[in-house]
Amino acid sequence: MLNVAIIGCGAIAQSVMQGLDGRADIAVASVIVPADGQTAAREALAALAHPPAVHTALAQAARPDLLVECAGHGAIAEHVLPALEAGIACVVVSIGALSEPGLAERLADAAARGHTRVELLSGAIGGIDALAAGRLGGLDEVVYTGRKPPHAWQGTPAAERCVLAELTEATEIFAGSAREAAAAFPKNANVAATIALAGLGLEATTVRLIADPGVTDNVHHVRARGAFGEFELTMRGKPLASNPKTSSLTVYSVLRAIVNRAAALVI
Ligand SMILES: NC(=O)C1=CN([C@@H]2O[C@H](COP(=O)(O)OP(=O)(O)OC[C@H]3O[C@@H](n4cnc5c(N)ncnc54)[C@H](OP(=O)(O)O)[C@@H]3O)[C@@H](O)[C@H]2O)C=CC1
Ligand SMILES: O=C([O-])CC(=O)C(=O)O
Repeated sequence: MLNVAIIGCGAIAQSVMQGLDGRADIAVASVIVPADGQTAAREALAALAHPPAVHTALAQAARPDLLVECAGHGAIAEHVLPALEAGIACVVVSIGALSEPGLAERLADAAARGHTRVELLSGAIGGIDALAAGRLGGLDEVVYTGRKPPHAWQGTPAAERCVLAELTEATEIFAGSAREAAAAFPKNANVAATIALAGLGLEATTVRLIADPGVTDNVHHVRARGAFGEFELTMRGKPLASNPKTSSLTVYSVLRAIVNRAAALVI
């Protein structure tokens, strides 16, 4: 039985727990949320056949086989780094957090000291295997364009640049490096950071973000060129009803990582 703890109880975490509920080989024993989110989390989880315990931190004595971060940038320093130091394997979905200079190195150092490993999940984007393999031969250019409906950009700097609800045509709301994108759009540019970390790096990866009233899906487009050749990838991700910023594939990416951890043969 794989014993799992999950950080966060929002759109992704709740869908992941629904997907795992009742499995014989995997148990989600605890969920970690901010202190003022405990009551809401208990209510949200009450409908599960096996609701996990809700905590504000991993208990000293708790040793899950896997700690799964589905929370936000702040959760990495708060929960993931100490867990790695304590030897607990972690998977992370808030990849944009690694745009903070030095955080990737701190994660690697903590995992090395704990003799364990931290895995950055592919989340809403595909092709990360090809990009990371292509990097070994040398990449010349990687360009990422993220396109979402205007309402998915509410609460971001895009809302200061235009009246999102009144857009009638596709509007560029950001152009720059993956590092700048991930820092300015922590809930909308994890994919930009993922592509950058797998490929040309946070500075050299070119990012465009677009609010587009003509789409209903979260559309991710990647163009990569290097010694391996080139590829172009378009993903049209269905947003989660509970959070339009987040594509449902992110949930399946987390589920895959957990299920693979419990499986003898993985793909
Ligand atoms: N890699 C990828 O492709 C993608 C990554 N993401 C990222 O995944 C993360 C989760 O997304 P989603 O579920 O949609 O977001 P939600 O906002 O729906 O949920 C986030 C949850 O995490 C909790 N939380 C926030 N900070 C902390 C913390 N420091 N410790 C514990 N819990 C915390 C929140 O609690 P409360 O509500 O009480 O604050 C909430 O329960 C986000 O960082 C998002 O940007 C999303 C889409 C794609
Ligand atoms: O879920 C998505 O479509 C991607 C996303 O929000 C992100 O890159 O942060």
